[in-house]
Amino acid sequence: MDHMEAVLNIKDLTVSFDGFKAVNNLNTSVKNQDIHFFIGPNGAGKTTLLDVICGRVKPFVGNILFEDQKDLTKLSEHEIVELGIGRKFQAPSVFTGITILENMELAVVKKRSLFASLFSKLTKEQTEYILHILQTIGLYEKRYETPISLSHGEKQWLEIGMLLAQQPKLMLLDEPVAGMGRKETEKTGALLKEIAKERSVVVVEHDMEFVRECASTVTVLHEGALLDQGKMEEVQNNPKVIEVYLGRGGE
Ligand SMILES: Nc1ncnc2c1ncn2[C@@H]1O[C@H](COP(=O)(O)OP(=O)(O)OP(=O)(O)O)[C@@H](O)[C@H]1O
Repeated sequence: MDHMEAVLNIKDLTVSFDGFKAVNNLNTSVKNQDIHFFIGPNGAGKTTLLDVICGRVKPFVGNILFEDQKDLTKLSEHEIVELGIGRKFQAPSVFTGITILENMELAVVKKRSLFASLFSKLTKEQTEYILHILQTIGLYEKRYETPISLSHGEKQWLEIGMLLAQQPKLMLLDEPVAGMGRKETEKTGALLKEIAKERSVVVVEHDMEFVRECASTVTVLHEGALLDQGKMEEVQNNPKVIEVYLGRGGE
């Protein structure tokens, strides 16, 4: 797939909760291998948009085309995962009673049942891929420890690693650096850049320094609608964006 091609095409999307439009006639697209951020004030509809992409919420109007063919709004959450769209939720999904390496092993075979995966042997490629991911997320040296010993940031990277284990084409992240210090945030930015070499990443985020560090494209949402879109350097100088978000302590 070409770098400039759209992995997601969002068309006339409206999400209504009892008549309240959480997403209001949104049209945008996410390019292949982009790190595409959605920002905006509280209640702008960012999380709702992720919910629609991953099939949790169905829109009132509109559709979302994945790789120009599959309409995600017509598919179940499970079918969307099968297509290669992975979402990291804020609730932790790591098992604390087993090692980091074992968590990764489970993640790689997640498509089968937990029971089956405990007794299955990984292929050489799977094992190599896991070790490669562990190096990418900086947890290779700690792979025989349990996740309990990890810092907050390291736990988040393990979660991202477990998502990577399923080789998604599109990764959705909701506030991945929440609760992290500056150093961990910077490392997360570098990690996302590494990840985006082979897939697209969509991020919902309030940490503007982080957005500046690693966004390729930024979409600003306000009251469910698109307020502006472009590079962060452009978007952050838009008076409307400053008025509704950045100037109001959005950072
Ligand atoms: N299931 C729901 N039922 C009713 N209203 C909802 C539901 N989910 C979200 N909303 C409303 O839709 C609006 C958009 O919410 P959403 O969580 O998408 O915003 P957000 O941009 O992610 O905000 P934040 O930055 O605070 O996470 C809010 O007003 C919210 O209260």
